[in-house]
Amino acid sequence: MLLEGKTVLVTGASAGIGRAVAIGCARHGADVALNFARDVAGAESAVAEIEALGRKGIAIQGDVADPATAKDFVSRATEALGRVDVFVNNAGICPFHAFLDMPVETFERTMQVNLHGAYFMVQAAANQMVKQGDGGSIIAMSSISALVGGEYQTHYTPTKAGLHSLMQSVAIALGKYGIRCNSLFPGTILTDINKEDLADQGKRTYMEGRIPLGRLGQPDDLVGPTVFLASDLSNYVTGASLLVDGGAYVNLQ
Ligand SMILES: NC(=O)C1=CN([C@@H]2O[C@H](COP(=O)(O)OP(=O)(O)OC[C@H]3O[C@@H](n4cnc5c(N)ncnc54)[C@H](O)[C@@H]3O)[C@@H](O)[C@H]2O)C=CC1
Ligand SMILES: C[C@H](O)[C@@H]1OC(=O)[C@H](O)[C@@H]1O
Repeated sequence: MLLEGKTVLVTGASAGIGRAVAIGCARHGADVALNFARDVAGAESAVAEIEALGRKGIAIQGDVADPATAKDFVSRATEALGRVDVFVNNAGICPFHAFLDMPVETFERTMQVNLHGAYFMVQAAANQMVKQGDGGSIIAMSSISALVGGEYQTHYTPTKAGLHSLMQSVAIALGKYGIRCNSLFPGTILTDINKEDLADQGKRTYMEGRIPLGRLGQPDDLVGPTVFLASDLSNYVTGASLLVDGGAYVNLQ
């Protein structure tokens, strides 16, 4: 069990990648605290799955865009589970929209959820790890979009590049405490975030055609890479990023 004895916190964990990662970490031996925004039923059923695996689970509601949520999540998770070994910053939104008429509120909300929220969450988790005194692992669910653009993602891709940049800087700031900070770069993973976008069969077929491994991703595809970065197997890995995209990024022609 790679995560035996570890406590993992995951934001945005009632659905999609966050949920798969939360349950996947429990499958590898961790106790898990989930942050969720609104989906009480999704969060409760994830906790039930974690408990069915014989691990402790707790769901804590909060909007990550509110800086106060960060301290609340970390302190309540620590109270319930005893400590924080791993923090996975996963919560995110991508409301597809054209650039020239991007509504100010869509731009600002995307920044606040994806980047500002991440900043304060990572800070709160890091402070708890520093207090514990024996290191930790922080993982950001960045994106292939940290490296490439998207016509309808002009508000979103800068948040993913920013998240990766944040991991690089905090890897330096927190290295002296033994806290490792890394980014995962998922490609296109089938979740609610892109359900509408990929309902366009032409776009879906085009996206599938770009992927050397021949399929779009599933949330469970992120479990192994997350467990690796969370576990002691990656003890000397910090400030790094890992594409989890079926090879899409390298496929120019
Ligand atoms: N699905 C994909 O193709 C890719 C997703 N990602 C990233 O992975 C992360 C997870 O996304 P998915 O699972 O795909 O989408 P999703 O829509 O299924 O999950 C996003 C989760 O974040 C939560 N969330 C949204 N706003 C929140 C807020 N203000 N406070 C707390 N929680 C909030 C949602 O409730 C949901 O549980 C996001 O950061 C996304 O940018 C990165 C690359 C590709
Ligand atoms: C929401 C998109 O489908 C998804 O999110 C990302 O970060 C990548 O751009 C994916 O295509």
